[in-house]
Amino acid sequence: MTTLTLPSPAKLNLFLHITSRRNDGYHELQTLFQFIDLCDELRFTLTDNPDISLIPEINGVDHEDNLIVKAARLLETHKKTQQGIVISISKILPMGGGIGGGSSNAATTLLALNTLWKCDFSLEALAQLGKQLGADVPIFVFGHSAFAEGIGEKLTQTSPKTPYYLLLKPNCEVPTGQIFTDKYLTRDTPAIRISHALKLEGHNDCLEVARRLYSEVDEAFLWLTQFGDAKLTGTGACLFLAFESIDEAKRVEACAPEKWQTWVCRGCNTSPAHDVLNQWIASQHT
Ligand SMILES: C[C@@](CO)(OP(=O)(O)O)[C@H](O)COP(=O)(O)OP(=O)(O)OC[C@H]1O[C@@H](n2ccc(N)nc2=O)[C@H](O)[C@@H]1O
Ligand SMILES: Nc1ncnc2c1ncn2[C@@H]1O[C@H](COP(=O)(O)OP(=O)(O)O)[C@@H](O)[C@H]1O
Repeated sequence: MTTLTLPSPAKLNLFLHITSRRNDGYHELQTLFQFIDLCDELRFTLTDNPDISLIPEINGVDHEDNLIVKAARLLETHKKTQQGIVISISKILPMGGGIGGGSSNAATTLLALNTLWKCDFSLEALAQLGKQLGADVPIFVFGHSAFAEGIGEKLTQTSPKTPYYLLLKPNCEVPTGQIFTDKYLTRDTPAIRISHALKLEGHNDCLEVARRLYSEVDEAFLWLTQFGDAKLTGTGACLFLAFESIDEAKRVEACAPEKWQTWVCRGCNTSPAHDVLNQWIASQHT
């Protein structure tokens, strides 16, 4: 029985500038993506029947709407084996948090099944395929921190600092579409050159809209701001603050009101999913 277990990491948007709105309603962005070592875990087991099963299903997400199942369906027609798959998930990442859990699960599934079903797509082709599942899927397939442009799919590899982060989840979920359709969203941040991406502090254009629509985000932002330059990731709801040491991050975490979920994690410039997959592939050849 062949089994492959992979982490499915979260990401942060270290900044997120909205530079314009396209005619199709999508927004042109400039954002700096970095992974963190906070991960779901997905276990893939090849089976002798052709079914795609998921254990357990995620509460509130129908089987065929689950991005894991959608990713598997995308690859199913390209598989070079008769085998099906049982996917077990251990879900840690909060949904609607702006840390990309659903997109990450989709990308981890694409990476795993591309190998197990011997589809042999290049990472570029896999990212192109994954784009139809969501604007954030390509960065997780790409697997390296990147400056992103377009709607988030034009990626240029980069290596920002890898501090510790205190990540905080206010008690609300923020739907991405709601932020992007808000009339108060500013969409005119001047475009920066890629050579400036690591030099500038940057901001998140979604922050003020998320704070105005969700009092929980506002309250959590004001709390975290006491300790430094708190930022929103994606369209929210999660906020984060960078620290040089894990002890400092844990000291602030210990002061956080109990009503909010918190994690201390580390920035990583290569995706933990790629790290583990590459080790697994190497072990198959020895
Ligand atoms: C903006 C980001 C930054 O990381 O926000 P988060 O979702 O992570 O918070 C992502 O790119 C989001 O990616 P994802 O969540 O996959 O978005 P999608 O499903 O493709 O789009 C959800 C909705 O957001 C809007 N949307 C999304 C991306 C974009 N560049 N412009 C948009 O206007 C569209 O209205 C779309 O219908
Ligand atoms: N495997 C999955 N994990 C999380 N969310 C999923 C998954 N499949 C589908 N979804 C849907 O995608 C939505 C966005 O989830 P997620 O990517 O975690 O949030 P965000 O884009 O804010 O980081 C969820 O509210 C859920 O309805």
